Amino acid sequence: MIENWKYGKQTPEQILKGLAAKISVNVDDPRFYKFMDENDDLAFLRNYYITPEVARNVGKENSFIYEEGNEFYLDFAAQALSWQPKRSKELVGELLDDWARNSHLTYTQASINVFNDDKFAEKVCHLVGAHPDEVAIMNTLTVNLNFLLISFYMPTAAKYKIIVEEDSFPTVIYALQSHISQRGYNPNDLVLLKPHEGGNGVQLNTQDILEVIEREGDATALIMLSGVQYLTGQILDMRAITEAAHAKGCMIGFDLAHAIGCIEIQLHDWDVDFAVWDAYKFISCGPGCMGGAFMHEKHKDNDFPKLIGWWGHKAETRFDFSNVLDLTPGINGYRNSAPSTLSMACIAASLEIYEKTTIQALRTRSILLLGYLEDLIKPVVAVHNLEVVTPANFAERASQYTYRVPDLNIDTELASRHVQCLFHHDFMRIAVNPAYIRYEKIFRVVQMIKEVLAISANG
Ligand SMILES: Cc1ncc(COP(=O)(O)O)c(C=O)c1O
Ligand SMILES: Nc1ccccc1C(=O)C[C@H](N)C(=O)O
Repeated sequence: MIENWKYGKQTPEQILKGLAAKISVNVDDPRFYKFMDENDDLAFLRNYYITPEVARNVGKENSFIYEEGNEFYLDFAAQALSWQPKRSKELVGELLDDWARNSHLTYTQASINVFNDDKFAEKVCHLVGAHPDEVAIMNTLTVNLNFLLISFYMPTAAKYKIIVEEDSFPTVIYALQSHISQRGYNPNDLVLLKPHEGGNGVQLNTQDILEVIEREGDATALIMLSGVQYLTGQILDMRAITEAAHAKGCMIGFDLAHAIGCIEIQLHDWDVDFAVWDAYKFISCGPGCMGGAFMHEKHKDNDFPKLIGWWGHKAETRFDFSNVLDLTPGINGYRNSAPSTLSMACIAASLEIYEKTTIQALRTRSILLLGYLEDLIKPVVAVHNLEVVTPANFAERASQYTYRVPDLNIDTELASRHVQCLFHHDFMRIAVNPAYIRYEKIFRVVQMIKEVLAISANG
C-alpha cells in the first residue's frame, strides 16, 4: 500500500529513535524537535504560506506557546482548511486589478486563466496518479459526485445496489440516496460496510470489504468509498478493492477529500472508474475553492447519461457558439460552466508550492511527523485510557491521528489554548499538514492535550 517508503522495513518509531540516539537525547526531549526542524529537507516549504497570527497579548501568560516570537495557533485541522499560500493574495489581487482595469473578460489576464483550465489539470494530475486528460478542475466535491453518479450509477433490475461505508462522510450517503430514489429504487438499497467486528468499532478491514463485494457484487451497480476515511485517517486499499469491484462487474468511485496532497494515489494504474475531491483541505486552495474529478481514460468516449453545458464543448470551437455540441472527450466533457477565475488564482498559488516538491517526499515527511505525534501522545492517551482509532500500521494511515474522548469536554479548553483540531461526536481528530507543520508544533500540541486532559480528569 505504501509505494515509496525509503526506509525499507523500518517503522517511523525506529527511525525517530535512531535519529534521537545520534544526538544522544530521547524522542520526547525538546532538543529532538529542534534537531528535526533544523535538519528538515522540506522545511523551506512553509515559507510559502502565511503563518496564521492573532494579537499576542491576550493573557494566558503561563502557557508557553504565548512566549514572544512563538506562533500563536497550533493548527491541526487540515482536514477542513489549510494555510493560505502567500501567492494566493497576489494572484487573486492581479485578477481583481485586471478586472477593474478591463471591462471585458477576453481582454483580461483572467481570460488566460479561464481559457486554460486544461493547464491546471496538467498540474494536478500527478497528485492523483492520472493522465492530464483524465482530470477536470470543476465544481466542488459533492457537485462532482452528483454529476458522476448520473453516469456511473446505472442500475438494472438485477444490479442496482450501491456499496458504501457506514461511516462515510454524510454528503456521500445523501448523494447516493438521492440518485437511488430518483431512479425509482429504495434508499435502503445501500449496502453499508460495517467496521471490522472485534476491532475498535470504526476501522474497516480490506478482507471484510472484499467479502461483501464477493457476496453482494452480483446485485451491485456501484461501489463508492473513501480513499482515506475521514474519521480515522485510515487509507483504504484502493487497488485491491477496485480489482474486486471489477471482477464482479461493478463500477467504482472514490472520495479523495482527505487523500489528495497526503498520500500517493495511482488512479490510472489502479483502474479506478472515477474519483472526486475538493481543494480546500490539505492542498490549501481556499475555502469553497473548485475541486476536481477523475474519470479513467477507458471511459473517454462513453455514451453514459450525463449533464452537459457549454464548457464541455471542445475548447477550439466553444466560442463559435454553434448549437451543435462537439463534446470534449473524457472527464473534461463533464465541465458545465466557465470556471471561477478567483478559484483558479488560488489553485495556481497552491500548485506553485506542490511543484517545488513531490508527493512522495510529502508522504515520507507526513509519516515521520505522525510517527512523532504517536510517540509523544501514546503515554498521554494510555494514562487517560483513551482509544486510538487510527491504524497502528503507519502504511495504513494518512495524515491524521484520531482517538476517542468519551465524556470529556475538552474541545473548548483546547480552543481557548488556540489548538485547532476537529471533534465529531467523541472523536478527536488531529490532522497534520505535511507541507508546513513543524516537529515543534507537534511537541507543543501534545503538551496542550496533556494539560487539558489532566484538568479534565481532575475536574
Ligand atoms: C470526506 C469528505 N467528503 C466530502 C466532503 C464535502 O466536500 P464539498 O463541501 O466540497 O462538497 C468533505 C468535507 O467537507 C469531506 O471531508
Ligand atoms: N468544509 C467545512 C466547513 C466548516 C467546517 C468543517 C468543514 C469540513 O470540511 C469538515 C471536514 N471535511 C471533516 O473532515 O470533518
